[in-house]
Amino acid sequence: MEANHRIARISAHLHPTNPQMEREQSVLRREGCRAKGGAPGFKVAILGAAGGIGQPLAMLMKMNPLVSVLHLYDVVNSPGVTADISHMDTGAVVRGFLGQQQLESALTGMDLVVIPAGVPRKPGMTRDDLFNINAGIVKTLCEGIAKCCPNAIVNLISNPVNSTVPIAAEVFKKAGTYDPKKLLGVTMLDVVRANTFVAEVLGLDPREVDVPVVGGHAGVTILPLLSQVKPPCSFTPEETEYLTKRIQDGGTEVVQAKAGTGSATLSMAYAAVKFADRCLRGLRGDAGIVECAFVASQVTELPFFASKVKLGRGGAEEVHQLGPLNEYERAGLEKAKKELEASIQKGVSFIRK
Ligand SMILES: NC(=O)C1=CN([C@@H]2O[C@H](COP(=O)(O)OP(=O)(O)OC[C@H]3O[C@@H](n4cnc5c(N)ncnc54)[C@H](O)[C@@H]3O)[C@@H](O)[C@H]2O)C=CC1
Ligand SMILES: O=C([O-])CC(=O)C(=O)O
Repeated sequence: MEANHRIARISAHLHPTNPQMEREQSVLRREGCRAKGGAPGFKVAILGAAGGIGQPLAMLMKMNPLVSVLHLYDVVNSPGVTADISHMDTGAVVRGFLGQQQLESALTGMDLVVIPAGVPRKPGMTRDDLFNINAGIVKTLCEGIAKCCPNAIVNLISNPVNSTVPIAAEVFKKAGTYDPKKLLGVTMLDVVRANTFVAEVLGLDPREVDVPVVGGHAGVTILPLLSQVKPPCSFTPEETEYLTKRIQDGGTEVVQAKAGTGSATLSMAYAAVKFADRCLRGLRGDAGIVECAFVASQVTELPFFASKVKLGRGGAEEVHQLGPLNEYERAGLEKAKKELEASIQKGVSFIRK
């Protein structure tokens, strides 16, 4: 008898003749379901979730067992992405938020906010050419974070990272919520690329390779430390030149291959989830979590710099020194610092002006 009722209900749900009838006939609706979420885990928001990076990033975050709640925010298309991702049978509860008026709801209570919102490059552009549009987007989103989840860890992906991280810091300072340990510019894709390209040259599995990449996230500011590769190895001058250039130009390689349709999205989503997962493990209190990120730093005379950081309950709890550099890397560091200084200043001035 009960089974007949259930079939009648399902049939009404599958073959509604009109929405009114559907409402009357389908006894069990989503609001009536028993699941309310609340499994142990972290609450994560993605801002720019409907974009080229945002969509695969949302999918991969939904697969992460450390995530209990996933908020997907964008100014377009987030309802569709949310409906789609929410059907995946993994633990995280997914909610969608559309447009500026829903930003605060998207952010309230979040432990980690990942930001891939903003325009990508087209061939012939530098990352700095994105500044005029993306600076304002990052400013608005960070004002929301300062108001609604000031203690959240922020993973900032939007370019130019060398300027958007200083922008975010200035917004948080203005709001009185700035915790330098909790603001991390995502440079993980540089490390992911470096591991891949170095593994190719050495004939190793990329999963066995660890290349520190320091400095920043644009052109010569991307400084792979090939003298510190693990497992220990050595390179000829030609290999060093080839690898350094390929890692620095990795983004441009993808922009050119995509021929006007955007920049790295899939490898970036992979890198962002890898990095976010490490941040969540740190938040959980796991020991020994160390990754490269662009953070407030005293490693050089610049106020921000990418290097290895120890991730813990408080975010980037320790910023590691660069370690011994060879002559090639020392020359690269000088070039990187010169460009970085200008990019950082540009970000700071955007808010202080
Ligand atoms: N840090 C890194 O290593 C990398 C950074 N990027 C950067 O990530 C950013 C996003 O790239 P894609 O996803 O390919 O671009 P996309 O254009 O495909 O997606 C961007 C998304 O941001 C959304 N958006 C725009 N304004 C917004 C706002 N005010 N609030 C919320 N969302 C907003 C758009 O609606 C769109 O869905 C670009 O700035 C790109 O340069 C890209 C690859 C690597
Ligand atoms: O190159 C770009 O514009 C996107 C990016 O940051 C990367 O792929 O590293």
